[in-house]
Amino acid sequence: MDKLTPLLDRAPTPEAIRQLSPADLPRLADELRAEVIAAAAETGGHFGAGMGVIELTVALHHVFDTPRDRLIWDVSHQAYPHKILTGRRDRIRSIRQRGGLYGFTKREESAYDPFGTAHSSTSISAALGMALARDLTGGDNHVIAVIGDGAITGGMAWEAMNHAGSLPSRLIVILNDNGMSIAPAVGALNDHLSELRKGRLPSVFEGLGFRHEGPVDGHDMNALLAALGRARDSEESGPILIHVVTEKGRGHPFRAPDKEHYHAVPKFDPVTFAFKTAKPNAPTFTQVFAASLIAAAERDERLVAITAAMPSGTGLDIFAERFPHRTFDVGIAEQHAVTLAAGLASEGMTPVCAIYSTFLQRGFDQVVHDVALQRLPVRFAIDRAGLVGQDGATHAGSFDLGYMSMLPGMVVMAPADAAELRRMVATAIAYDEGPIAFRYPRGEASGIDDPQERRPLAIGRGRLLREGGDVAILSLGARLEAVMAAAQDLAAAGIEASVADARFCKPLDAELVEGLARHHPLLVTVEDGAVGGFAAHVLQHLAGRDLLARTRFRALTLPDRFVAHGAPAEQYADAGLDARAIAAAIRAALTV
Ligand SMILES: Cc1ncc(C[n+]2csc(CCOP(=O)(O)OP(=O)(O)O)c2C)c(N)n1
Ligand SMILES: CC(=O)[C@@H](O)[C@H](O)COP(=O)(O)O
Ligand SMILES: [Mg+2]
Repeated sequence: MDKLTPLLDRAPTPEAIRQLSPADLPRLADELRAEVIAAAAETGGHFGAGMGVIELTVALHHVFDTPRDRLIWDVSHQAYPHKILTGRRDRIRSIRQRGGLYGFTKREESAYDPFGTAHSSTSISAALGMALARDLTGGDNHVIAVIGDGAITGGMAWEAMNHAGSLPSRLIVILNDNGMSIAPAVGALNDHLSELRKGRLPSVFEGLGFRHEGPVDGHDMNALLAALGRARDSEESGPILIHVVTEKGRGHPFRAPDKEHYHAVPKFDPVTFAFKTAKPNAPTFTQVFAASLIAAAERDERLVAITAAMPSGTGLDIFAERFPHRTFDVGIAEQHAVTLAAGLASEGMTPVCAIYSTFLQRGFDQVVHDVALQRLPVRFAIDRAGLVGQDGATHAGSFDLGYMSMLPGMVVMAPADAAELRRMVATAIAYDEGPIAFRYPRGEASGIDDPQERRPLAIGRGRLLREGGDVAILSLGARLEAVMAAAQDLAAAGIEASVADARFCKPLDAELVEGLARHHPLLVTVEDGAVGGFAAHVLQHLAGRDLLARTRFRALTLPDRFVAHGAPAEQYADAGLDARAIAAAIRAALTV
């Protein structure tokens, strides 16, 4: 490997890169691109975005005095080349694995990561905060935010530009325009950027008080060095935006074209470049959701589906193939997605807002103020609930049970398997008395499935799956499989467990919960959500009926800390929520 990357070996840090002559930098970029490909073959992960900013990454570290000059990558899924150039090359093959480098920038990981990002559109706000701190403390360093054309569709970016454009603070924003979000970029801003790429000015950024440079060819090293150098050396106050045009996935080694420009890739063979994908055992929860939604939309012509820039991740790309005019991709705009759904519901439509749990956090006030307060029947399909694996803590869907179930009038369901998800989709579509949510995890949906079974569930009714007198386990959501395995394990040790699937976090099945409490010496709740979710509701319900004197209680939730990245099985073991840990916790409780 070393012989193939002589410059990269000589210049493993930004300090050394700055010693290289500009004439050497295109070669360094080529070596860096080869290194990103070689590492990705071993690890998989976010790929296309980094491949598109290879030259930009080299140029930034050459021109600016990082880490003294602050460099913030928006989302930072494109930061693998940055990690390689900032002293983490020796660990790049550990990325996204347990104990390895994080898949996004992280303050604890490196001084070259001055701000952690992963949820999009935060970079300009954070950079402006750093620029103001610099000005207030008499500093003279540069602050640079690199934001993609997808990320800049997020409302926060505009709030930050609105603020920055009115200030004299020096701030450099680099708009990395590759015409792509995860899917092709959407919206009027994308149309405007197309015009700017053709050199048709004035730009909306100038109207907001930014100096504007570009478009600059983001793969032309000399052009990049010149533009960045001018921004660095300029004496002018206020913010500047440099519009850099790049190609997502530039230089990828794969044969077939990919509609998402290899946004994320599995591991692949470094010689043939064939992907190493495991054969699926079952459809994913996302696929089950999409198929169920299509079936529902065939019957309800008012059903419309909304995604905030995640059509493939939420399965709405499949829905859009069947119902293109009833699918809305609003860009990275979760807040707008929620209130848009509220507006649609207020006119009698049947809106389904499909958003990852972690990203719906962005739209929380909209869920409260625009949906719940008005009791509007918006259906929330909350994907990626629970631990998500390699994307780690920034992407974990830990909090939705808490933040949705605390809202008056909100119905919250969690399916244990594919069959349950089908019925919950049907339940949500049939329910029009107010808002309703169902939350389901990343990955394959286990369980015996009957694709024709689409009967809606009775609201607030769970199910008893197994009876035993020593302990009752009340499970919510997809940990049920681990719970059943734990119950079997306990049975082998002579401990008989009742197991129930609550199905609803809200409203609770009072009869079921109370019955379990009355008839078992120990009641254990299990959920793949944070403290303050399902268990809190069960506990409050039992306390209110003085039933805690009838049973002892244990809550198995995610721990009160952020769970590190790794394979989902490793994460659930770490969180104490795999079958072994559940059985162990019950045994321990019974021996107290
Ligand atoms: C708030 C939020 N919503 C959704 C996402 C998921 N997401 C990650 S990258 C991405 C696309 C970003 O596009 P762009 O900024 O243009 O970067 P590119 O991948 O094109 O380099 C999306 C939608 C996210 N990270 N944060
Ligand atoms: C960078 C980002 O936020 C997305 O690409 C995210 O990693 C997608 O996650 P899934 O792989 O679960 O769709
Ligand atoms: Mg883009």
